[in-house]
Amino acid sequence: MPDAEQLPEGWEKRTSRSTGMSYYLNVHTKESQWDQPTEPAKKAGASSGGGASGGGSGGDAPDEVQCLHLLVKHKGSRRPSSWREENITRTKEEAQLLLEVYRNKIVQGEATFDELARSYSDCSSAKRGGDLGTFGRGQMQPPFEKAAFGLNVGQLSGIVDTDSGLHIILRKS
Ligand SMILES: O=C(CCc1ccccc1)N[C@H](Cc1nc2ccccc2[nH]1)C(=O)O
Repeated sequence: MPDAEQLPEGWEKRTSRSTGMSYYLNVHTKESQWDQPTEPAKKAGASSGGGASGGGSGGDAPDEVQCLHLLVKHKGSRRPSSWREENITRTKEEAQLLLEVYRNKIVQGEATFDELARSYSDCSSAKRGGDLGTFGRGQMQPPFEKAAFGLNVGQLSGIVDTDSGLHIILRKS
């Protein structure tokens, strides 16, 4: 039985300061995720075909992806306003806590991504369950692109920080 703390190469276990929850940090890309990793951490810029891949088709490196996202803006967001709230005043830390609650509900099967995005996402895509459609490289803000293209189909990201706010991303294809 492998040591419960033994993680695949490139991962470190951390504890969230705001919630005390454990999460996992990819030491190469500095991206984080709540789910315990079972595969070696992707290296920055490496195509996902380099190592064995979990749910993907043997390590896809797609030209385009289709994703849903749930955005929680904060007072430091590029445009601290949305269809939900004309003037968004929550702090970034409050946004992080909210998004952790939403993500846990999805992971626990207590709510669907679609339901929570429609109710709580601060992006206009909320009306479509957070569906951004299909996009290629160079179309989204770099942290969002890196996270989206680093996901396997069906995988849910950790919390992604862009100038727009904090996001979780679900890759659909
Ligand atoms: O830029 C948009 C529209 C995005 C969109 C793309 C495709 C279909 C539907 C919406 N909305 C921004 C918030 C926002 N910032 C983002 C950054 C990356 C991805 C999605 C994002 N959404 C805002 O409302 O401030």
